[in-house]
Amino acid sequence: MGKAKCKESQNKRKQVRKQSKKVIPKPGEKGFKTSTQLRNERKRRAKKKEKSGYRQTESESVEAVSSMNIDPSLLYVKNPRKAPLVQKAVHFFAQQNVPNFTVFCGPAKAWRTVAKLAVRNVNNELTVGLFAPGSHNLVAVPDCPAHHPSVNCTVDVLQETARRSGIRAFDEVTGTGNLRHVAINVERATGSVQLTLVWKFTDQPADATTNKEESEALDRLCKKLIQQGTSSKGESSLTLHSLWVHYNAAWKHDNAIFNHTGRWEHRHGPKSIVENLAIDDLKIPLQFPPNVFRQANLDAFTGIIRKIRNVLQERASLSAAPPACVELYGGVGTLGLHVADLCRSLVSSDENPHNKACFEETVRQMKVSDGSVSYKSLNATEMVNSGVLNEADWIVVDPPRKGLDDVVLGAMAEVTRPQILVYVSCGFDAFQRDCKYLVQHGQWEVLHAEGHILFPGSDAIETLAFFVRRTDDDS
Ligand SMILES: C[S@@+](CC[C@H](N)C(=O)[O-])C[C@H]1O[C@@H](n2cnc3c(N)ncnc32)[C@H](O)[C@@H]1O
Repeated sequence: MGKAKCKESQNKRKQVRKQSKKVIPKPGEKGFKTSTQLRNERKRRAKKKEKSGYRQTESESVEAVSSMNIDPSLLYVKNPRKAPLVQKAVHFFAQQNVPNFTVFCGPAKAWRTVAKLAVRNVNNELTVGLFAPGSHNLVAVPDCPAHHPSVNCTVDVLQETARRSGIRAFDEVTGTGNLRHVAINVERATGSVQLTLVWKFTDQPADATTNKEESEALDRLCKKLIQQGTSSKGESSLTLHSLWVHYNAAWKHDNAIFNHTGRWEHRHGPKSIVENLAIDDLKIPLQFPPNVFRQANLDAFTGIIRKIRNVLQERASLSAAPPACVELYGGVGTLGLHVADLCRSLVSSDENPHNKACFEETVRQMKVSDGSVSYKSLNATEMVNSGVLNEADWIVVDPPRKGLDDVVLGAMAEVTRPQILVYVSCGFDAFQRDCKYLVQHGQWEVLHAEGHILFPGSDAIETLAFFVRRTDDDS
């Protein structure tokens, strides 16, 4: 981002801070308002905005670009802070009187180290690309500037090799063809790639001959990719960390790239990419096989983890006893493990059964063997129903875009023991809903919030919010 534009958004942030400072005089000062008065004012302002048609939902903004065949990850790349959801977040926190809402943005190029791309026929040629938002129009993305260079090289090599090997791209109208998606994850330290071919496969006995031909084609493709990806002669631009196949038998109208009933086959190389985030002097080797969630911009996400650690470190230093922490929607423990040393206990959890082994391997390598750190393969509702929130001093949540599950949100509002709730959100509309609910129905207030643009150029914002127990008694 140019200096002038950076200055412009700094000024805007200053203005927002100034405005929010203006409307919250201290008790006893002229114009002081109680929480209830402020809340009612917020409601009135929100209603007015709604009437004036300001609100743009995520789906509306998606619809607006679906008809254009442009790379959706580059829509706002000239000024990522201009993305509608970023603007909406700034506006929301100003309305909520949350001061100092800052939006952080890292480099706009080469940040994507996790890419899931579709494979379809375009002009009768197998093509690897992205669907334009809200559609199944494939947009080829050669040399995408958002992609880590290793992703672009892999797309080139794979596309060429698959074409030459006579691999058929999946056709969602007829349900024919095999290669439907590819997942490319980059090991940041070496630039080598963990490549997963998502292969349509039917195991109907009637298809036995077809199956044999198709699996031979797959074997040929894998063999060629391994040859190219491990060649020491520098002939290929592909450096392979590992190769996996995910068999997805789902029929035409299924948008999920990985199918939870689909089979995973490990063909080559180490099973997991190991990522160490440079946070303090912690040594936390996170394990990422392709069947677990991994942040697409781990460099920028590290800034979020660092902030969580700083705030919780300060809280821990103020509390009489080390706290007990519960993590929901925890993935492989990406957030929780980075605060485990500040706690008496950490119970992390996630619904994806593949995470548990990753979490436990990291803990084994961290040499934590006293049982204070544990993992439950349960969804967030099951965790809440097990009563675990009543034993927690800190709660850390990082739900998918749809936000907190209803039962979880209801329980969060009612539970009385936890003193801090750390909420990381990748879906701003859902966060807005959850935040309003927690503030209105629970005893929570927002201590601090900040935005992180993890996908510069896309219409997205990652929100980090710290909720603490309300201390005023006038609500
Ligand atoms: C945005 S990811 C965050 C994971 C982790 N914090 C990280 O940064 O790697 C959301 C996680 O929620 C999990 N998830 C989705 N729905 C869930 C549910 N209802 N209950 C528990 N986990 C869920 C997914 O498997 C995924 O690992």
